[in-house]
Amino acid sequence: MGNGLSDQTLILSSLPSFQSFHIVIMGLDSAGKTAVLYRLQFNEIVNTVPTKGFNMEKIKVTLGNSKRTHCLSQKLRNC
Ligand SMILES: Nc1nc2c(ncn2[C@@H]2O[C@H](COP(=O)(O)OP(=O)(O)OP(=O)(O)O)[C@@H](O)[C@H]2O)c(=O)[nH]1
Ligand SMILES: [Mg+2]
Repeated sequence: MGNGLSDQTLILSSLPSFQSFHIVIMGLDSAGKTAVLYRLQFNEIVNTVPTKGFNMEKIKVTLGNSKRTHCLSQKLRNC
């Protein structure tokens, strides 16, 4: 899951920019939730361990038809 999010880029692109959202990622154990979170934050594939409790991060991205959106798309696509 962590490396296969390219289809979700369209959903992200349709959100209004300059707004704050709380997004909850839910899934089965070892589904890749933490991998997704840190890929979006650091644009890197990180080694993860099973999460006890939950992870919470503040991630700033610019959405819409901008250059940065293209960068976000690339983050999600280049796996
Ligand atoms: N091949 C592959 N492995 C992935 C992908 N996403 C995550 N993984 C691996 O799957 C394992 C579990 O990923 P996590 O991100 O820790 O999963 P999680 O959903 O946070 O798991 P819990 O915290 O236990 O609920 C790790 O070894 C990741 O490296 C993916 O897209 N492809
Ligand atoms: Mg986790």
